[in-house]
Amino acid sequence: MSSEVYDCIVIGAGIQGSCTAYQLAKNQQKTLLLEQFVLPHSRGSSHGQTRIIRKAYEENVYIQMMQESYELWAQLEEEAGVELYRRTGLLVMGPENSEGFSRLQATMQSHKIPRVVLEKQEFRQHIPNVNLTDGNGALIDTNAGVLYADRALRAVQRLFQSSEGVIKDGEKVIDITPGAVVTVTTGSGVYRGRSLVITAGPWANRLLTHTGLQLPLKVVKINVCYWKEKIPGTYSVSQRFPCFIQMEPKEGEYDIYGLPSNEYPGLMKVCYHMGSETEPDERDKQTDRGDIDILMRYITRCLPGLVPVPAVVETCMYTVTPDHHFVLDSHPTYGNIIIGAGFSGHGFKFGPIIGKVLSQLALGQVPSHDLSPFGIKRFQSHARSSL
Ligand SMILES: Cc1cc2nc3c(=O)[nH]c(=O)nc-3n(C[C@H](O)[C@H](O)[C@H](O)COP(=O)(O)OP(=O)(O)OC[C@H]3O[C@@H](n4cnc5c(N)ncnc54)[C@H](O)[C@@H]3O)c2cc1C
Ligand SMILES: O=C(O)[C@@H]1CCCC=N1
Repeated sequence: MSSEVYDCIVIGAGIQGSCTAYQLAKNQQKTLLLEQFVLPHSRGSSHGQTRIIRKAYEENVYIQMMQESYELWAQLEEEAGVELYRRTGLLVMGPENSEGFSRLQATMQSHKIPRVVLEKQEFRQHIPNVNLTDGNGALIDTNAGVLYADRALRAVQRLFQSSEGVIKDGEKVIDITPGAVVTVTTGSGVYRGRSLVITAGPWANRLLTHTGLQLPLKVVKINVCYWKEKIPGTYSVSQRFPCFIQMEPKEGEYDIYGLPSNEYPGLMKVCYHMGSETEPDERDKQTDRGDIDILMRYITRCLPGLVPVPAVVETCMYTVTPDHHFVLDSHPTYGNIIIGAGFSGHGFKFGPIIGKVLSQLALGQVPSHDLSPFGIKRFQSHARSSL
């Protein structure tokens, strides 16, 4: 074991761990970022070319965090000298009188989020090639858009390294010994840190076992589907087609979302916001395609310019909490172990602000956003000790 003691060790170089490590290094903290796979990799939740960024949320707390997250993304673009965000707007469609769609409109209005409400008669003129479901309303979050995910992840990791941060990839953490100085053992070394941040995505519970804690997290495999445009360009970024979210496509179903064709020319990404449970290391064994059947029916009904059979299917994973809200908290027993987990399929856009609040927790500071909705205490009946 080296005698070196880091100010902080971060486990997991997805978007949340990389952003946290960068914030710490920027604050002159000697920081080590450990990643089990050789970087870059496509076996967690942060890979792929694009993600949606938006302020269209039903909950105040997310809108408040997104106000700052947009600023931090712009700062990152400047520091890295690369384009990370492209404004496309986001079309949200949902059952007009549903609780979710009404709450979304009310929250956006109370925060004065720039938006355009589309009346039924004008919908087709603004959004050709989409059939609005009967009884659905529609609005556009005008500043929403696309984040270039792979590029963003690489940019943050590069900035971290230029701030004297150390990345050790291809090093799987196999043990954690809590204490005033935490000891972290990987397959090839033993490291010590005054604080530890666990941002291990789908593997969070595996690592938390070493700290005597288990969270109610469900890991699901997402089939990331790309659909061929019958006429190339119909739904493309260059035709100013927006990202979209279809809330509650049918009663009891999860949202469907899409991004304009761009990364694969002629192919539009449309996905179902849920998947089937999997073990993170065995995701390829999960072959359920129920989500694809739902997407095929939706595309036939509402996106008639797409061939309703996926042309490409890739894999990604969500780590889902029972209420679909994040976990951003200190460990209940060990105050110097910080946990960022359960991003429930919507965490990428928050990367920079999550990095900031997790780094504040690691530094023993009061976080600059109210993290009470993200506390571990809310799972009191679920969270169990694994000791
Ligand atoms: C298909 C799909 C679409 C999405 N769309 C959107 C969207 O449009 N907008 C949005 O905001 N969000 C979206 N998300 C969600 C977002 O991508 C995730 O919330 C986010 O990437 C989670 O990041 P993470 O850092 O927590 O996890 P990960 O990216 O999985 O990072 C965890 C890292 O920890 C490492 N690790 C685990 N265990 C160990 C160990 N023992 N030792 C060392 N390293 C370890 C893993 O290898 C991994 O690299 C989407 C997700 C998916 C899958
Ligand atoms: O987080 C997002 O914006 C996307 C779209 C809605 C469902 C999940 N991810």
